[in-house]
Amino acid sequence: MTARKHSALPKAQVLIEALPWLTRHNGRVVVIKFGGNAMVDEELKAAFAQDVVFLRQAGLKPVVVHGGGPQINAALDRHGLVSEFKAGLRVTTPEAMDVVRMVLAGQVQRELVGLLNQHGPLAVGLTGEDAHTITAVKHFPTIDGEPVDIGRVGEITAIDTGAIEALLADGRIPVVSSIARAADDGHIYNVNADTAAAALAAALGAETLMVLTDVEGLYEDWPHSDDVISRLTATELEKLLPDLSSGMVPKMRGCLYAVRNGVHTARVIDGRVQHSILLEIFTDEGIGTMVVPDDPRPPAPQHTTEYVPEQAAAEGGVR
Ligand SMILES: Nc1ncnc2c1ncn2[C@@H]1O[C@H](COP(=O)(O)OP(=O)(O)O)[C@@H](O)[C@H]1O
Ligand SMILES: CC(=O)N[C@@H](CCC(=O)OP(=O)(O)O)C(=O)O
Repeated sequence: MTARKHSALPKAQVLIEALPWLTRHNGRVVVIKFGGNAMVDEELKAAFAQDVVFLRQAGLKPVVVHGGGPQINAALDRHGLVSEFKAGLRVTTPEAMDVVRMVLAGQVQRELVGLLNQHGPLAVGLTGEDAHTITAVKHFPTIDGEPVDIGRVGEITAIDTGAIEALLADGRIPVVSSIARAADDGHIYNVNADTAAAALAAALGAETLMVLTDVEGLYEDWPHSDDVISRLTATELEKLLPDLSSGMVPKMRGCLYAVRNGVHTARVIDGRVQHSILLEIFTDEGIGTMVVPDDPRPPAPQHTTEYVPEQAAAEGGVR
């Protein structure tokens, strides 16, 4: 008797193809930064939530760090406050900080938690203020050689992964808003979400930092061509950093910081492509830009990471 041909066989083939990736990533932390510009489409947001839940059910430990630049711009506008950026960072007055916190923690984070929890009691939202997850001091970016006051913008000085690790151990998906508590002055600080994601990925000893954005990856000669750099080492990226502009600067600095501090790969991928996370993790055809360390296997990080801004800056790291 000949074996019956089952029409669903190709599905089994797809699942089996994912087996080496599932094995490689099993139990590993993956930090996923969901950018404000990739977050404006309802279908994409739902697909994002499915991907993250898929990773969790497949045995990985996803941690979501979210942005919300466009949503903050809209809210500031409604409050009659202007949006101004210096050195790629939002000039954040105390009034603007109230709006930033309200939008990130009260709107964007809640929405992502809601989408993820449509699949079960999985996601728990927190901000960097909670359990000292992110600590910062006031940041003075250097513009034309001078330190400039841009208000309540923080430079990360320490990460405490305790709360996130407890949530991961409990099978939850932490969803983190990029707001920091102050090390010294009792304020709260606005932190760029790419920077926060990179710092968390390093402190958690993540396998991968995945930054979703609204372009295909790092373009070689932006804005003149759309050739994407598919893979580069930390040293190659470091050489490119001075030539980068606008939103790519914190992303690529974050990727460099991550791979120089124990993360095995850092990727910038197109959040406009449905299921881009699954394509990137479970297939050979990576779809964006992947940054790898010069030395492929750096040491694992500590539970609480002292964040050294001078060192990070010297490495072209997180501001
Ligand atoms: N070399 C480059 N490759 C790709 N995008 C670049 C490059 N340099 C600057 N950009 C700009 O960076 C933007 C992504 O950053 P940003 O707008 O901050 O995204 P997000 O909201 O996802 O954090 C792109 O839309 C593009 O305009
Ligand atoms: C200091 C600073 O600039 N903070 C950012 C935080 C949100 C963010 O980074 O959102 P995206 O990832 O969508 O850009 C801001 O206020 O816009």
